[in-house]
Amino acid sequence: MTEPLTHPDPLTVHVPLDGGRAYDIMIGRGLIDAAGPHMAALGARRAAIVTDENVGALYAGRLQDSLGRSGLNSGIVTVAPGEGSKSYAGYAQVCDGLLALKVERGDLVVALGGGVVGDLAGFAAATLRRGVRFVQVPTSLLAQVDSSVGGKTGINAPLGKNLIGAFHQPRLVLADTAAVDTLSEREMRAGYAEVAKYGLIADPGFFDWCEAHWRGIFSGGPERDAAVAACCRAKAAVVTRDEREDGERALLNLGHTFGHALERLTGYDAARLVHGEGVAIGMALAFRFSARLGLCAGQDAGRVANHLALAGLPTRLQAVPGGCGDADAILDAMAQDKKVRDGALTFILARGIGQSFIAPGVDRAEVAAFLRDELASDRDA
Ligand SMILES: NC(=O)c1ccc[n+]([C@@H]2O[C@H](COP(=O)([O-])OP(=O)(O)OC[C@H]3O[C@@H](n4cnc5c(N)ncnc54)[C@H](O)[C@@H]3O)[C@@H](O)[C@H]2O)c1
Ligand SMILES: O=C(O)C(=O)C[C@@H](O)[C@H](O)[C@H](O)COP(=O)(O)O
Ligand SMILES: [Zn+2]
Repeated sequence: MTEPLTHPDPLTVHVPLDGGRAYDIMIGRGLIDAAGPHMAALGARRAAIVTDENVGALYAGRLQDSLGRSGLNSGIVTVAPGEGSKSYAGYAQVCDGLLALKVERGDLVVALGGGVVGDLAGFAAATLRRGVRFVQVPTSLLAQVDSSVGGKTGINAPLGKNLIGAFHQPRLVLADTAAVDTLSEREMRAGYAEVAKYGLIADPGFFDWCEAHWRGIFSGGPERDAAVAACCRAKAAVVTRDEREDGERALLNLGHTFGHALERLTGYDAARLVHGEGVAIGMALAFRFSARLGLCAGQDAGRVANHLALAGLPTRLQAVPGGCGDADAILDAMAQDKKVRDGALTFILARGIGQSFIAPGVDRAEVAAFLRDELASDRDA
C-alpha cells in the first residue's frame, strides 16, 4: 500500500452507484460521537437505532447524544448478540420494534453493531413499509471492512446462510475505528479473515502488507484505518461494477461456499464457529483444493494457511469444535449455496495469491474426494 497511514480527518471512500444509490463510507476514530451532522445531512428528522445488547451498552447512548445535538430524535431496538438473531424470530423482533417506534418512510434506520446487526437491520429496513433508508454504523472489524458495504442484507434459514434477503444499499456508512478497541480478541481475528480475503482475491501486494502489518490492525494503530479503507475501496469497486452479483461480485465469496456450510452445520452457534472463522477455514480449503486440482502452487496454499494460523484463525475442518459432519453432510449443506447453477457447485478458486477466479460447474465427486482426504488428514494432524 502506498498511502500514508495516518490521517487527521476521516477517510472517505465513495461508492458511485447509479440511480440515487451512491453513498459515502467515512472511516476514522471518533465518528460515533460525530455522527449527528452526517446523518442530519441526509435530511431526516428521526432515526431508529438497531443494535445488540453488547454494542448498545457501549455506544448507543453516545450515538443518541450525537444525533440529539443535531436535532435528530431517536429510539432504540435491541436484539440479543450473535448469529442467532439473524433469524426469522430476530427479523420479526426488529420489524415489530421499528413499527412500535412508528418509523416512517422518511426516517432513518441506523444499524449500530457488527455484521449481524447490519444484515438484520438492513433487511428490516429493506422491507419495512416496502423500504426505509438506512445507515450503517459498523462496530466490529468484520463489519467495517466488509458487511457494512455493498447492500447485501438478510437473515439465515435453518437450511442455509443468508438465504432470505434483499439488496438494499445504505445511504451512509460511518466506520468509527476506535469502536473496534472494545472488540474481543476472537472477534478481531474473525474480522481479520475478511481483511486477508481482499489480498487473496485480487491484490497480492495487500496480502504482503497484511503479513507485515496485521498486528497493527489488531492493536488499533494507523494500520487499522488503512486496512479498513483498503478493503472498503476494493469492495466498493467490485460492487459498483456488479451490484447484484451477476458476475465478478461472486469473487467476494472466496472461502464462503465451505464456510457457510460449516456455519449451518454448527447451527449458527457462535460458541462453536463464527462467520470469520468459517471463512478462514473456507479460504484455506479453497487454496488447498486449487492446489490439488493443479491450479495453484502448493506453496501458496501453505502460505495462506500459515498466515491465517499465525493470526490465530482455524484453517482445518478438524478445528470446528464438536465437528462438522462427514463429506456428504458438508456437500449437502453446500448444495444450498446461492452460487449453485443447474444443481452444480460454483467455487471461488485461485491460481495463486491475489489470483482468484470464479469456477462454475465444479465436479461434486472431486469435492467429495477432497473433503474426505481433508477430514482424514485432519484426524492424523
Ligand atoms: N452483508 C455482507 O456483505 C456481509 C459480509 C460479511 C459478513 N456478513 C455477515 O456478518 C455477520 C458477522 O458479523 P460480525 O463478525 O461483526 O459478528 P457480530 O455482529 O455477531 O459481532 C460479533 C460480536 O462482537 C460484538 N461486538 C461488535 N462490535 C463490538 C464492539 N465495538 N465492542 C465490543 N463488542 C462488539 C457483538 O455484540 C457480537 O457479540 C455474519 O452474519 C455474516 O454472514 C455480511
Ligand atoms: O458482499 C459480498 O458479495 C460478499 O460475498 C461478502 C461476504 O463476505 C459476505 O459474507 C456475504 O454476506 C456473503 O454473501 P452470500 O451472498 O454468499 O450470502
Ligand atoms: Zn463474509
